[in-house]
Amino acid sequence: LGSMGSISVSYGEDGPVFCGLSSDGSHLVACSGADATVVYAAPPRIRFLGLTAGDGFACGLLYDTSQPYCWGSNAYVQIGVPQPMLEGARYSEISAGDNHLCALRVPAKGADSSTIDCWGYNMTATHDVSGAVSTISAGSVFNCGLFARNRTVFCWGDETVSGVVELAPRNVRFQSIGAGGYHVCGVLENAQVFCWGRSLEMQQVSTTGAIGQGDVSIVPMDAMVSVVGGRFHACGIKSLDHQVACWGFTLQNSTAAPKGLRVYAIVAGDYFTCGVPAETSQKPRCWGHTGSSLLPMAVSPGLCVSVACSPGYYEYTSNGEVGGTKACKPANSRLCLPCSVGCPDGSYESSACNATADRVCQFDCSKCDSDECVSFCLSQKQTKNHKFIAFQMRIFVAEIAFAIILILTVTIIACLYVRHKLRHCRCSKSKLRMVKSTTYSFRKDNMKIQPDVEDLKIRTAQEFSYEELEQATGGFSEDSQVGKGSFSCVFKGILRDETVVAVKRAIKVSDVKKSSKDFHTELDLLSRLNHAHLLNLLGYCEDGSERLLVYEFMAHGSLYQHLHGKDPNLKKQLNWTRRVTIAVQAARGIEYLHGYACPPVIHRDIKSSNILIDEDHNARVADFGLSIMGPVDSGTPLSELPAGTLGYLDPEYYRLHYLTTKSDVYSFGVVLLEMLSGRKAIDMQCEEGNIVEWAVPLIKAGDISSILDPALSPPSDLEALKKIAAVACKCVRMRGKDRPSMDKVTTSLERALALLMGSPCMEQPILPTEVVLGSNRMHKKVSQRSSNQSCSENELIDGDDQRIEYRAPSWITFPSVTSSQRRKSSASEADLDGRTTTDGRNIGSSIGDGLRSLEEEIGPASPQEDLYLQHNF
Ligand SMILES: Nc1ncnc2c1ncn2[C@@H]1O[C@H](COP(=O)(O)OP(=O)(O)OP(=O)(O)O)[C@@H](O)[C@H]1O
Repeated sequence: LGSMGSISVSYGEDGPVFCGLSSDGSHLVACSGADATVVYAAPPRIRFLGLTAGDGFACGLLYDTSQPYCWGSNAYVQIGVPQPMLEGARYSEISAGDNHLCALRVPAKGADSSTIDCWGYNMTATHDVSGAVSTISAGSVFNCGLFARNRTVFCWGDETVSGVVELAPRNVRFQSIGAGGYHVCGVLENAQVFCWGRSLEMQQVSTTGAIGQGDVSIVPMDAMVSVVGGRFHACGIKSLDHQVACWGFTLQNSTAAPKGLRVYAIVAGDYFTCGVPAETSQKPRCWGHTGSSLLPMAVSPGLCVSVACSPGYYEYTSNGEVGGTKACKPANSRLCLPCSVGCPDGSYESSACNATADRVCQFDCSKCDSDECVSFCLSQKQTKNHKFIAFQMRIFVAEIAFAIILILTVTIIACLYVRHKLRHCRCSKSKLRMVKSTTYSFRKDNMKIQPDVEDLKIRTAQEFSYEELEQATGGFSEDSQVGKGSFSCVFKGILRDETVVAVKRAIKVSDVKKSSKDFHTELDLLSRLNHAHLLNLLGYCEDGSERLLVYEFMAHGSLYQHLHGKDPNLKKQLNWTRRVTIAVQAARGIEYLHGYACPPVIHRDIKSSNILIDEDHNARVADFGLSIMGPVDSGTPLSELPAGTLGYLDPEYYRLHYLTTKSDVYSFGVVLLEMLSGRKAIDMQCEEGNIVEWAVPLIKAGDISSILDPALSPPSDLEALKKIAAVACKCVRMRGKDRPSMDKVTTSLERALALLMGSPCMEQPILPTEVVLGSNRMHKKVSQRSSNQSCSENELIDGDDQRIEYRAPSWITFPSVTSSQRRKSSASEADLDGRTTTDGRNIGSSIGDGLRSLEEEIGPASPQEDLYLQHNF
């Protein structure tokens, strides 16, 4: 019923169906409602310019051909384009009654007449009307038109029930009209509504139980922007507030229009009305005898036209804002809605209706005296609050996002930094310094002895000129020579700043390249190490074929010189306490190399001639020419010949080429036996030349007295020395994994020293030069000490000796045969008093028998070993 619009309602026995054009401007139709034949027959992909509907059917004006197209189950209106259809006929508007459809042809240019074609029950005909018709509107069985020029109305059709044809007002001008079942309503030029015809026959009233005034001609006095006719009622949109007003008949239990609902467009059916709310959702609300419902589809609130909006209309945009999204496609079409007229009582017009927006009314919220004002002010407040909350939310979200980004960035940077640090784990100078200061305070706390600042200095190797060292050593004179090694001579020197130093000068060899490499190995290694019981490197000189290393001068020479030198007084000076103290200090130095140096170091040449004694009788481990840097974790034997000094050489390493920290432990065990017995590691003057072979059986037999150095009178209580002997026995076990690790050796020796010093239950002695530098296990060491104060548990614990097992990785260059060859036996070390010491080769030739027995004992390691042994003796 009524005129063509963007929405329509069909009615009938099967119930109402709402159809609407999509809100996105696509001109596609969707339907929703009770009559399935209408809902499902709606063509989903056909575009329409406008819609209308009747009893059980709906029609649309095709976008492409401008001809009507219908769908539904009415017996008089068929699905498809109504027939007969004049080929090429184009229509500007369509309008459906109960069982018929009429369409207004697009007028020929300049024509002052119009043609209207109708199809359906008793209506199929073509009507020529003199004068241009702007719009048509169909009732149940009649039609009306509005002349474009004088805005007067004319009607035609079945007169018997309605009488609208005869009652149609002459000379009354209408802005728009809307026909219903048996009535027509029109909006006059003054926006008042005028209706004529009947609502329904009185007979129908009694049978349907309808209520109401029964006369649609009794209309509200409100100004309206548009009006539609239902089958038995009419509704209009009020100019003032766009709310809906309905009149005529309604059924009992019908739902009224939602209170306060503002709409852009309405459409009416059989006791049933729907409106497109003036909201951005644009989902239609329906009410009437089927109840109130919200349809799940967004529809367009009006028809799109390709001409400019006429005065009294404004262009609608889909989000309702000026410059908002256009509601029509193509872009040159637009949706025009009628302007509201006037403002509610108590409000004023803050802006007038213009081409792009309806007029805006506002209330003075400071003096509200109507419900409308209160609701307006409340909504204004809510809008403001919403805007404020939305603004706050945006700031909050931005802050959260910023915080997350910041946290992520910091975390990533921290992770990268930690990763970088872990990857580049090096013993940096700063780290050493840090440990140094920690150590310093540790010593201070104990207050046993004030820290020796010189010991704590981190020395970096300084480069000396050859001339300077030559001058310091009196031109490397014989008088200044204090020792001789297998490939170097050691001279005492005094630098320009009065510092007393030891200058180690490499004996010139033909293979300069090789000797230079060894020189750099030692130089590099010594620069990295720093411990109170390691000999400090002060500097170096590399000049042509000359290779010189400058060390701190050790006033009391080597342990070897004390134990095995020709001066018996020197041997006696080294009483038991001093010997054990030196053992503990040397053990600490080696322990540092194994467990605290970074990377760890295996010395490979621990022997009494490499344990030097400073003027305070503190021990320093020296000579790192053979040392290698770890971590050494390979389980495979080294491919090259082992290096070291016979008598001290770990048999497992020698025979199987397995190098671990336990090789140093073995050598140190030999040194312990040397200190206890005063015998050389290999002494061919004796029946049993090898100290291990001689001493271990006696110690195991409990005959400790028979191995003690006869130069010293035995202590009153042998317990401490017994313990040291037991440690020595464990150190020289054949299998490396059966030997204790150096930290366990150190702990056992410390306990033995405490015992020797006559106070078995006292705190373990803190030795004068106890400084551990570059240690990352410093705290462990400290806590060990404090937790191990019980003197009852003074046995060496074997349990987990395998904690640190380093094996030489393939990338470490192991000393070659040549460098092994240059090692000599400990016998060649008797060089203390005599710079006139025995020459290694001479000794080697005189002790061939003893060597053979030793050779048998440890077994051959490789084809080159003969050469190796021969050379070293
Ligand atoms: N810094 C020093 N202060 C005092 N004397 C030293 C110093 N360094 C070495 N000596 C003396 O010089 C001797 C020779 O030392 P060097 O390190 O050259 O050879 P080695 O270790 O005895 O033998 P090899 O090189 O065959 O292992 C030492 O035994 C020691 O008596």
